[in-house]
Amino acid sequence: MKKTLTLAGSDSSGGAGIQADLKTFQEHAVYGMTALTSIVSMEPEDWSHQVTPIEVNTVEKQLKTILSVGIDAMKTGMLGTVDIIELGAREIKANGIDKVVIDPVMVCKGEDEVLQPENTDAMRALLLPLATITTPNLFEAGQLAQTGPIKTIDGMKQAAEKIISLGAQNVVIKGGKALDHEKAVDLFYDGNEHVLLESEKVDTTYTHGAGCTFAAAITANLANGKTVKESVMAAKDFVHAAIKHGWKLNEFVGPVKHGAYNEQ
Ligand SMILES: Nc1ncnc2c1ncn2[C@@H]1O[C@H](COP(=O)(O)OP(=O)(O)O)[C@@H](O)[C@H]1O
Ligand SMILES: Cc1ncc(COP(=O)(O)O)c(C=O)c1O
Ligand SMILES: [Mg+2]
Repeated sequence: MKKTLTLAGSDSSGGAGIQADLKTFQEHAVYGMTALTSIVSMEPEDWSHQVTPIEVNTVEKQLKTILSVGIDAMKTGMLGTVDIIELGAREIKANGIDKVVIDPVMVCKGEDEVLQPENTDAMRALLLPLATITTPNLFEAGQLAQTGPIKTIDGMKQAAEKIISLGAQNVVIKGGKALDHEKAVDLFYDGNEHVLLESEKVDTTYTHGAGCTFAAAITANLANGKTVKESVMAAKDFVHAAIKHGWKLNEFVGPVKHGAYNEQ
């Protein structure tokens, strides 16, 4: 059985973060392991988020456990602090991990304000050069590439080129719901060809965890031996089914249905 690692935060509400990653790994029949970087909890009254970072030494101990077992691929999600980003980069290099998906989580959905800009700088400098692929949403791509807000597919192409010049081997920018386009369009770029991945845009707000699910599916596909491009294309189908069957958890949030693809 192939083994995967997610270095990411816990979403107590279960739709995103490490919970989305594990559910997605399970659906892809890979064995998921977790190094928890931060804990996100929500106020029952208004669902405002609190992020509690985990001490870097505790993250290091988790990684030591997992890397002693060995992994076939890994992903990162919410990382919390610059110390944890530095630790992640060090361990990827020291262990020669060569299937690395960097999901550069900066904020939770709907909040277009980076709370910790120093984390963005550290991800750009330390993690992009180690990325087999990075999976920014539209907002995160603008922050990583320092292009400012991206509004068009041409803008996505420019940002993708910048992100490759920063050292990532491949990038997929998620236009998703944010791009003003009739379809849900993502742009894949490997330094040579721009490939547009299109799917029907689902008219829903129940997309909590879509990004984590997409990146976790890419990670599992890489672990299972698919090429990078194949991994992204299969992940797009997987997340599309999950969004199509997204559901209302409470009055504030609707997670994607991680198991929808296999149920079809
Ligand atoms: N309403 C939607 N209909 C179909 N696909 C969507 C929709 N929203 C997002 N997606 C797709 O889901 C994946 C995750 O994108 P997105 O939600 O933008 O990421 P994030 O959760 O990181 O912000 C991408 O493949 C994107 O195109
Ligand atoms: C721990 C954690 N990671 C990542 C995310 C980002 O989730 P998404 O897949 O919706 O981008 C969230 C959002 O709530 C989160 O709580
Ligand atoms: Mg995301």
